[in-house]
Amino acid sequence: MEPEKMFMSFALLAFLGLFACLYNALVMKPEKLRSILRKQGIVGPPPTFLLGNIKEIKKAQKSPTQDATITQLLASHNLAATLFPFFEEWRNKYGQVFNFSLGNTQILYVNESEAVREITTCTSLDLGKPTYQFKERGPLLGQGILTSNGAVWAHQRKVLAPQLYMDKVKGMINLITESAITLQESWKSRIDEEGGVADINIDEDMRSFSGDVISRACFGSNFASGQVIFHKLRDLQEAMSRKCLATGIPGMRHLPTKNRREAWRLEKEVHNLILQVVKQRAEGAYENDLLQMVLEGAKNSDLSQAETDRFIVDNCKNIYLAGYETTAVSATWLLMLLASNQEWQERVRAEVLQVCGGQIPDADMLRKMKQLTMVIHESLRLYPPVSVVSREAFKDMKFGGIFVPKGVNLWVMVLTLHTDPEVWGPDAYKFNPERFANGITGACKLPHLYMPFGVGPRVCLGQNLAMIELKILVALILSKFSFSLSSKYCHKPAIRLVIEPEQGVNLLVKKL
Ligand code: HEM
Repeated sequence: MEPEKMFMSFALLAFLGLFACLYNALVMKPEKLRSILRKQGIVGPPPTFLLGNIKEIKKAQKSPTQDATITQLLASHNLAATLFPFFEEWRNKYGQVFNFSLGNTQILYVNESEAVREITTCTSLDLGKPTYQFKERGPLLGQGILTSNGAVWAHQRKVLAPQLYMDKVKGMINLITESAITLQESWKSRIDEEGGVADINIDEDMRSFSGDVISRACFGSNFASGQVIFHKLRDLQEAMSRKCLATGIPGMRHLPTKNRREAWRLEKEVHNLILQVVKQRAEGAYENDLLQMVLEGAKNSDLSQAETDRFIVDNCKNIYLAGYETTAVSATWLLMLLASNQEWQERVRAEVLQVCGGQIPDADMLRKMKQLTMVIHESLRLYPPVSVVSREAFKDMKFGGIFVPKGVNLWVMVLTLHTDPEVWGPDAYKFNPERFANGITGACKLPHLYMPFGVGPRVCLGQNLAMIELKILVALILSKFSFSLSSKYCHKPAIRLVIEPEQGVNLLVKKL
């Protein structure tokens, strides 16, 4: 055969092969999964070609203009209806378990109690890859992020998890207190400068606090370098999600070239900075921080040098990504709720003053502050930063009588479960910390449905750290200041990487 003809035949074959692969991935496979679900009576909104149900989701997420007053808006915290109206509609139409599509990915939305219990507590390693909420958030900060790298995940659970328990890391309370005192001092000077009452946008302050704690916990005495690294990670996260158009179709995620270049530059900088700290560390003394645990983990493995570097960098990035924004936004919502519920603000302040008696809280005092714990639980119930717990079935499995074929993603909507009147009673949308007076089991009929930190084998590694951070921060703020909502505050929860106030939270703060 002539070379040109041969080339043409190869090209044609390659094209047909590619077409067949794409057709299978985009059309055949999703349809097969849908049909298996359909046979069990599980249906859902009809998907459009290639996009699935992305268009409906995007349309519904354009935040509505609000005419109601803040008082009216805060009388009922039905976030699920505001942020995910399409889920409410689909649930009413198709039931507690339904199927929808994000591009070619098949999602099984599960709201049925027994199936939720089985999914979240499943210990099978085949079921464990978190899938990202809505793909437009963009590819996160490189590989290995959010535990998609098996080695990083296993290491985090085995080695880092015990370190994140407070009794193991005694110094943790001190470092959190130092960060909270820095914030206290800056508010004091702002109040003096503004003549007794300061109108403070607290979002950045909460981020600084959370970033400060995580930099100290992770990088110990290399705290200053840690802060630079985490600032760059934040820029990287922003560069990655900014104007990132994703259709859900494989290969069709588009990040503008300028952003991509910026992301690459930042990624490289972060990588080098972390390894620079590691190098300094190798020459210096042993430290009791998370980086040290990561380094020990790397030393005890048989990874190559390049893999070791990747392992260290990914672990540090993971800690930042999982622990920074979540804690910051939880603190922001918590203060917003206390500002709009003066009675609870006073109740918790009275408890703080009585238990701590003007001292910096220690572990024992933190345990004793029951009202404070109740308020935090209630705030995380109504405003859970992570709204979906998701998993991917890596093999055919069965949950609560539902056969789930390999490749299907399971979504448990934390937000909906947290405010279901059937579970929490008729005041489910109201801020009422009293419901937690007898703990989580006393607060609702099915306690396994309360999951701000997830549940089961993939439960949040930093939940103890986060709870202590929130307790110390709020205790220190309440012991020095009183605050109410500023007229600048506009109640518009929005879904980004976490659920956050779209226009921030402004508080009027004065000294006690
Ligand atoms: C209020 C603050 C926080 C909230 C609401 C939160 C929530 C969550 C949730 C819902 C998950 C997923 C659980 C699942 O899929 O079942 C998670 C995972 C995780 N969190 Fe947190 N988190 C917080 C703070 C932190 C902090 C401070 C750290 C670390 C310093 C941290 C580290 C992690 C890690 C490493 C994972 C992945 C665990 C795994 O996949 O095995 N989190 N978190």
